[in-house]
Amino acid sequence: MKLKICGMKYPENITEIASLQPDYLGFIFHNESLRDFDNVIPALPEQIQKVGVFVDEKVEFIYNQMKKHNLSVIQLHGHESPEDCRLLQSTKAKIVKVFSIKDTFDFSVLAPYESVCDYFLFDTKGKLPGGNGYTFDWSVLENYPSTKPYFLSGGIGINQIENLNRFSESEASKYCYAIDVNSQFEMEPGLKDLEKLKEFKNNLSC
Ligand SMILES: O=C(O)c1ccccc1NCC(=O)[C@H](O)[C@H](O)COP(=O)(O)O
Repeated sequence: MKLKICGMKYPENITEIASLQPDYLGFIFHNESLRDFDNVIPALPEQIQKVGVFVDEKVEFIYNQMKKHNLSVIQLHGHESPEDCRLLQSTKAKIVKVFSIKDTFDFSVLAPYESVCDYFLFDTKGKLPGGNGYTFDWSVLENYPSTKPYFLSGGIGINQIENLNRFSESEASKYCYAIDVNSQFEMEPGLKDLEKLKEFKNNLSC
């Protein structure tokens, strides 16, 4: 599975974490987040895709950040409509639409987004729009009705390695394309722990 490391904030730390060659690095453009990115992204190896994370922003603002930071993936973490997704998909960017799960999930809400995004991302529903730091019950995904590849997110840390390796062998993970990590690998909001991430990456069998 692919790996996305989200909530990058500090240039030196970004360069350090990029040395692990994750598939995606995520930058949060949401000024209410402690991980809000207001810096310059240092040069990265070409194979690492830059993901811009937005919460209910105007399409115009997203376009501007895409251009400024050369983002190739847009993650929509709020209540964005299928039409917003369609407009953004008409650029070259890949669109990830996020849905938050508590104990149950009504998968019918995905239907209008099927044709206007490239991936879904399933996160844990909590007080914050993202970065809540705890997992949801992944067995909910046993009822995933789609064939669209999805990112698994929400509170994933070192202590989830065994569960992840087990999950990757289950039917529920059939369309799981990537794992998204964030707060469980931080020394402070936005500052990622290289050694912890190294250990995580080396122990994932999926
Ligand atoms: O992390 C944030 O501060 C954040 C704020 C607003 C919208 C999205 C945010 N994070 C986006 C992510 O993709 C996180 O990786 C995802 O929510 C999981 O975070 P965590 O539970 O800390 O692993």
